[in-house]
Amino acid sequence: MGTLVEEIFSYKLGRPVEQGETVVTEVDHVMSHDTTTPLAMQAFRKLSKLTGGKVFDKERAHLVFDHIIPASTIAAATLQRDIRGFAKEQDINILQEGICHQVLPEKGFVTPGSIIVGADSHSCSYGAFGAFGTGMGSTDIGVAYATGRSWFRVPATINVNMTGELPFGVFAKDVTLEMVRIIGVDGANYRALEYSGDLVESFSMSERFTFCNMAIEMGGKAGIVAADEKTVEYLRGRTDKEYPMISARNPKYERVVEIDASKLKPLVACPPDVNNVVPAEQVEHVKIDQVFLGTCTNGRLDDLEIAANILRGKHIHPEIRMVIIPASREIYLEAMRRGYLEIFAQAGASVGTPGCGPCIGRHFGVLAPGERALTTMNRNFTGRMGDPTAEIYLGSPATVAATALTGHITDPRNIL
Ligand SMILES: CC(C)[C@H](C(=O)O)[C@@H](O)C(=O)O
Ligand code: SF4
Repeated sequence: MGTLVEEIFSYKLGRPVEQGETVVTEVDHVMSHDTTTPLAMQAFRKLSKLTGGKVFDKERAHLVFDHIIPASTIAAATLQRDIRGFAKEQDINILQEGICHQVLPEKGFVTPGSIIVGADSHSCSYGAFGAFGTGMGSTDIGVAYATGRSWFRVPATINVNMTGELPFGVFAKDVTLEMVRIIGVDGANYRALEYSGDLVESFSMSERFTFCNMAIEMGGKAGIVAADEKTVEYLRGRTDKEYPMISARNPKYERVVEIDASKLKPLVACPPDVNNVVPAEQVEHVKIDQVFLGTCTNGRLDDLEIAANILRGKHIHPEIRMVIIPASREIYLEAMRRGYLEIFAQAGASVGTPGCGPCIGRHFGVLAPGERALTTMNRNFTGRMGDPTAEIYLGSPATVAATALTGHITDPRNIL
């Protein structure tokens, strides 16, 4: 009996588990990427005398190249060379086809009821599939690579109940920004966010992904939705694994947050905090130098489709740059088949190789001093995309595409 997270841990441990307990348990999958693997490798190697020097299971240990791919500096290339050496030694296949959080679900690794730890803070995204996913430091991940186990203090849960129909021009990203506005950037510290309600049920896997992904922007340990027929449908053909359909049973939530989406307008998070959220129409005067559509938050097919519908047959404003990066190769290929990539190229956008792109300011669209970007990212922290005096605004794919056409922040309802 308990919250979705308590039920997952109870299932895993084969006994009732309650929030606040510290438990050690097997994990289903472990992940690190090109930026975090080097430190995880160090921790792993320190343990090798105890563990025999091999990862716990090479089919469940995942090394992803996504943050700076292809490498943009000699330092990045050197680290990637070292990781390739580690992968060869461990006989692990490096996943090099998009952002870790997008690729793991696509490969069918993220199943309901599973526990997945990743050396990346947005590992909470796996909650979209009814899994307990959480980010950990590289040392903990190194230990998990060696032992297949990890420790957890089972978090208390905040229930976010989303209801109402989305008004015209309002998308899952806007609902997510409204949630961060209400809860605040530390309002869910070490809590799980369990999402429920008619709206959550009506959302696609991709839309669920967006608000699970941003649980960490409120300090959340996990963001999770109970698996349903949409989850099963997504996983069909991606995995043969049998998985439990777990849901909350008589849960005791620490807090319930109600969001009625029917009252929302398109929203924008202004720098430098994700909860600095205002209606897009209030900041339409802000001139933008670069827009970026992509990332683990909003780089999926439905996001690209929204932008393609706005950009079709049009050209972006002459004083703006537009970067578009599909979150994975699977998405890239489908966007190509559907003609979206051609629409983007004709509109004057730069379309990049699947991966994180400029999300952490390392390549493919770094900002100059004083520049402003509007992006579909999850974070608008100072200095994240380049120079510390550059500013980052966050919005939905529709707001980003509308802004690309005008050169200043634009409420997409004026363009759609
Ligand atoms: C580089 C990595 C450690 C980082 C994270 O953990 O989130 C990055 O993915 C981010 O989004 O800021
Ligand atoms: S796309 Fe951005 S937020 Fe997502 S994992 Fe990459 S750097 Fe982090």
